[in-house]
Amino acid sequence: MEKRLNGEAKKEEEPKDSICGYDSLHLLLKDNLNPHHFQEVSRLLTGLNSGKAIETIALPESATALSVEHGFDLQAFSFSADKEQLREPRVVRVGLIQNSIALPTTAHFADQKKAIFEKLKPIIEAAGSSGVNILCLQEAWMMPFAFCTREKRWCEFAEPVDGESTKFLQSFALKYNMVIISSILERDISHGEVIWNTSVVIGNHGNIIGKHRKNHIPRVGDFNESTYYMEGNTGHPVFETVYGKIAINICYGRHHPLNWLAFGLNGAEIVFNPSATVGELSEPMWPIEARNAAIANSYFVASINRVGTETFPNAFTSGDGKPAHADFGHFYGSSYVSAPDASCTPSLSRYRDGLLITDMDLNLCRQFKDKWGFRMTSRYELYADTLARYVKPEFEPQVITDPLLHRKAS
Ligand SMILES: NC(=O)NCCC(=O)O
Repeated sequence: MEKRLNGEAKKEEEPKDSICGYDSLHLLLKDNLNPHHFQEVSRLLTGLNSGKAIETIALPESATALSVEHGFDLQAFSFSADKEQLREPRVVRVGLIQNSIALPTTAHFADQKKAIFEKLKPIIEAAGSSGVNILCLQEAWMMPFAFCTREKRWCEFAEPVDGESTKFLQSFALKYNMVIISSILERDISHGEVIWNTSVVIGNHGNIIGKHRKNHIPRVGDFNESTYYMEGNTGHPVFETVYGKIAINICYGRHHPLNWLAFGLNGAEIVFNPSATVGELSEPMWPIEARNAAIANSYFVASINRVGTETFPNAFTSGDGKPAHADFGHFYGSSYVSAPDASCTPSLSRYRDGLLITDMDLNLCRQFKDKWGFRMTSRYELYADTLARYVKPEFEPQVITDPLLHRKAS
């Protein structure tokens, strides 16, 4: 199932943002370390689940055939939990899809959207035929990530919650008895056509369970998203589905520990992080933040990032004095899943579309709450008090100054 680019052979044509021609860090290490060193490095890098390396799982032939025919990365893993006496295992199969756009950004908008739908069909089919229970797509999967441009014409991609992207996915939800999380640019028709960055949660009966709107909007690099939509007004909802309690922390929200915390306080067992982010800006953060959130909140985190480089018709600047440019940089994919026990899956490809399938026993969440007691030892009342004071204009930081601070050394 693993696919790799051959490091040596690809050297000459290495992409700008490459890791030496390898599809992922995992494959680079696997190819260049002896098996024992690789095992030890993996133990430290990706942790152990129930005392052993995370296991791969076999998928139906129909799914692997689709991945070969359509050239998408397909990987599958399983997290286990200890056997309990009073509860049965609660194993949920989660699928994450990362994809590049399908047509140049200069194509007619309707064609661009339709081409993404067509491109995703076989990947969703592979997920469905593999028995995926909950499927999550990347942030704003139904459009190019045009927010770098500040041009308002891209607002045309926005849709109501029950618009064409939701309708497209509802049929798969029904066909495969799947919950689907679909992150779109939303146009709120009943509130004056206001635009939001929204995840729609489609139930396994094809129904719309609800929506969540992105809480934190980036103002960094070329991520000029505040030009397009407002800070979300839906709080931190947890959606209780037939497969477990799920929540969505959209992209830049992953830099905000309190955002992760609030989903945990509301009882989430899996938090999805549909994202769109580029290498130069955030790649060193990517393997850390979601994993930390999974550990700190005793839940699973499923991280999805888009793939590829999207070039726009008109150049834009980054407000940093450097030359204008027409692309955002490389969206590095690398979708992965983190568990409450600090283990994680290897990442999908940095370059190709992909489907990551992960079985997770949700009993692991409570087992780690019982083991580490992070909720019990959290002292929330201390922080509630600090925060309540901090948000007041008259707040003064609690600083104790050394009375000898300004005395010269003798
Ligand atoms: N889409 C989005 O919020 N991107 C911001 C960049 C980042 O958080 O890495």
